[in-house]
Amino acid sequence: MRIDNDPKLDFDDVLIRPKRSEAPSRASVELEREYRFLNGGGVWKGVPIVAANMDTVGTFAMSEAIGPPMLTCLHKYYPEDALVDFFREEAHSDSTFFTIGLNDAEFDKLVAVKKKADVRMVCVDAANGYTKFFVERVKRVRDAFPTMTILAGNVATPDMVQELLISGAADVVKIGIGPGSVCTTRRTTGVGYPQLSAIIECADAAHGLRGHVCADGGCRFPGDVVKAFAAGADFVMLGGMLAGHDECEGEWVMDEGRRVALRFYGMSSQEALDKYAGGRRDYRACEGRAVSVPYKGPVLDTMQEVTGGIRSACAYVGATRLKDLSKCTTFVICQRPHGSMFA
Ligand SMILES: NC(=O)C1=CN([C@@H]2O[C@H](COP(=O)(O)OP(=O)(O)OC[C@H]3O[C@@H](n4cnc5c(N)ncnc54)[C@H](OP(=O)(O)O)[C@@H]3O)[C@@H](O)[C@H]2O)C=CC1
Ligand SMILES: Nc1nc2c(ncn2[C@@H]2O[C@H](COP(=O)(O)O)[C@@H](O)[C@H]2O)c(=O)[nH]1
Ligand SMILES: [K+]
Repeated sequence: MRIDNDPKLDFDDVLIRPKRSEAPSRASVELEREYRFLNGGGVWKGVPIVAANMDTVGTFAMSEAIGPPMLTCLHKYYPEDALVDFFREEAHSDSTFFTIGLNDAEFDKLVAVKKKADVRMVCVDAANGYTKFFVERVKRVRDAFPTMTILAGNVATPDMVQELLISGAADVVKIGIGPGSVCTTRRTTGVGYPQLSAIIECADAAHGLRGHVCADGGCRFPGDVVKAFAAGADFVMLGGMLAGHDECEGEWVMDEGRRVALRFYGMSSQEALDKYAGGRRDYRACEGRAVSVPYKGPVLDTMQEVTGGIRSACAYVGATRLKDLSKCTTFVICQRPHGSMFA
């Protein structure tokens, strides 16, 4: 056993220090970024916010609403026919990840859909991205599809970011062990890594190889999305912040014919395991919980809060483009990140 004594940070441990700025208006801040991917070689341009592949959030309707310019990782439970129809539209192929887990049936479904439609981006998602098996599964997708853009995770440390970029031949590594809004991994297993430090350390490792990272989990407010980008994230993935909108699928709580709340649960919760895995197997625990999220209306209203927050942050620190936010950022360590009397 050993102890790492360096302080590690979460979103609530920091604020971004304002600086003299020449920004004339928040409207002129450029939010689009362009990336060329390390192993697939593809080029993507857009606003690098990604809807998470949770079954309530990673929906066809979410992708339609936010992308392009934003991205959606579809949940992995759509049937093959529906996926073929969906990926036949160019705008969808440009802005949507096909998601698979680790089992063969999911890989086979990808191969089948890819034969009939233009899938360009794949998310290989597992709770634990540290296993050799996971790296091999990512590499199998690369071997089958040399020019595919591959997003793979989750991990939270630079060693495994490098491993996934080099041995797995992924393009973008998804960062986050345990920060999610409906995640209980840290309580159940004691394992995790403070998310802001994970992003800073993993982005540094990825960028050194010309790879990219996607911060996944723990963003509760637009300011957290800003902090994730400021820490060096190339993409930021959102689950809970996008739950409860018109574009979500799932079980709604209704009142006099109107939606009042959405049942939202972790993909490793009892609910999800009952729904998709025939219950919880006898050797494992759940690592997710279920909550009710109030109905929030159209997702684009929330997205405007997010993009507005990023624009304003850029203007506060003198970044004319989202691309420059990280280099314009000085984080200050703080004890009270938000005023709390009425908020
Ligand atoms: N970012 C995060 O912190 C987390 C995210 N999630 C999300 O929930 C989804 C479902 O999660 P879940 O059902 O737990 O797992 P996964 O769907 O990710 O499981 C994939 C495979 O990995 C194997 N595995 C080995 N070690 C682990 C481990 N420590 N944790 C989980 N799987 C392991 C499992 O085998 P076996 O069952 O035989 O061990 C299983 O076959 C994930 O795909 C992810 O989207 C879940 C937990 C954490
Ligand atoms: N440990 C768990 N993590 C989960 C589970 N379901 C999803 N997730 C992860 O959370 C993010 C979204 O985070 P949010 O804070 O934006 O809501 C998602 O992309 C997964 O990585 C789970 O059951 N357990
Ligand atoms: K659209």
